[in-house]
Amino acid sequence: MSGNIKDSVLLSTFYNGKKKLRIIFHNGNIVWDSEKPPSDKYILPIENVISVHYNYLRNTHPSENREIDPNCFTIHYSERKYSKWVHKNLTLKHCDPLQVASWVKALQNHLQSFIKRPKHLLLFVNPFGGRRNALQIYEKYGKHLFSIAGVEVTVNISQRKDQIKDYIINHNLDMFDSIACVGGDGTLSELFNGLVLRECHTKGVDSDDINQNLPSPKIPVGIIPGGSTDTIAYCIHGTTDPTTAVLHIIFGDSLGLDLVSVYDEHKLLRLYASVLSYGYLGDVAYNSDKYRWMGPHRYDYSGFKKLLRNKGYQGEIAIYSESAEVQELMCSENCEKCELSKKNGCDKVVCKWQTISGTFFMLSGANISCACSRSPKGIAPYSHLVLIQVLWTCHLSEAYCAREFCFRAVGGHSRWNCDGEIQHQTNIRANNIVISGQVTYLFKQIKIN
Ligand SMILES: Nc1ncnc2c1ncn2[C@@H]1O[C@H](COP(=O)(O)OP(=O)(O)OP(=O)(O)O)[C@@H](O)[C@H]1O
Repeated sequence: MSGNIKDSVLLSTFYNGKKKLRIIFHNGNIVWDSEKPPSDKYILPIENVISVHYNYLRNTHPSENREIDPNCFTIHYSERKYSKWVHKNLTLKHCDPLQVASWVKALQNHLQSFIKRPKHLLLFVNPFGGRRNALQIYEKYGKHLFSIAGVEVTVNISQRKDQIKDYIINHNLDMFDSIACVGGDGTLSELFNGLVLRECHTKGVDSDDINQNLPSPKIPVGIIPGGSTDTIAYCIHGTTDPTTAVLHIIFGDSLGLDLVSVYDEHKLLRLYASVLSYGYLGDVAYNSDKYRWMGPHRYDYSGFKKLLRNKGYQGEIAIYSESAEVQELMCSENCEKCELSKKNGCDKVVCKWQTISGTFFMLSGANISCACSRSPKGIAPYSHLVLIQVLWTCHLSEAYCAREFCFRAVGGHSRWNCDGEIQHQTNIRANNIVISGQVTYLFKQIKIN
């Protein structure tokens, strides 16, 4: 049997329960329809197949070893339903074991050619974020699917804040081909901050030197939503459905994501992937932490309180931005703008510094649209995943396509909300660290449309 998907043709008739199905495998697609009308043709691209397994014979006694049924096998696959992906399976039976063997072998051979699919996954679980049910999310939506897909999962449940980051910096990760977490934006932030700092240690890069380019870790990262807002997962997957996230990890497709580094006068404070926000959102994040027992509703409660009390925040921002106005074009699958900037490179765009001072309701440097289920368009709907940009929203709701910005608070202070985490240093400098390409690779299959 050739390993080339295009060369293989298999054609057989199988029983699926009492139904007789004509099934053909050709040109990378498994196609089936029933012999008797109504014959609905189903086309399954091999890329959407999770795994192919022999079935087991039914044991007559629980102490007996499970025996393979040579006449029966199951194709596990995934199917897209709007923005979600679901797990499905098709069980096929044939009286000739040789027919079954040739199908199982051929399909398994093709699946082995998908070398980007993870085999050894290190999975961090944050039992503290969101509704505090991250472990249950993994057990309900992840464990079984990973086992069907043959992914060996090493689960690490975090015991304290920053433990995930410290673990990544200090432990040998050679035995893993991918890393993922079950949690919210703060958990993912620990993960990619750890990976970039680990890479700095390995390459001898001083992460506190703002003039140094921070290195990109190459290991792909996955996120299974288990937080409160799950903004990054929503922006990447188009949904916060955990099964969709698990399937994206299993299929191993990834996209690059820019990170922005935030410094004070002396050192690197943190990297962020979604948003850095001062003023209203900074205070909401800070204030809402007291109400964690409310789960995701803490943001509504705190947000309303802070809205009523907001008198504005004074400060001065210097922005290094593109002179052209922000185009009202949303990022989607095969986005034209992203494709163009990939082709032309971002360095060719002309930028200049400008300073704005005044009283602001909120200042947000958004790296992605920051869409979530509460706000499906997000605070920066025209952000692009492949374009280096930071959008500012200030008192006049102005937006800039920026590469870098500095902020200095004047008078009463707020704090920064950095991917949902509090940063108390008010005077900061943020710059997009990835001029040469995206810093981290996230498992994805679709982006929000
Ligand atoms: N075992 C733990 N105990 C306490 N805090 C933890 C633990 N593990 C991780 N953390 C911290 O928990 C915080 C909250 O996690 P996370 O951001 O994932 O959830 P969330 O705030 O509910 O979700 P979101 O950021 O999507 O709104 C983060 O600051 C993370 O560093």
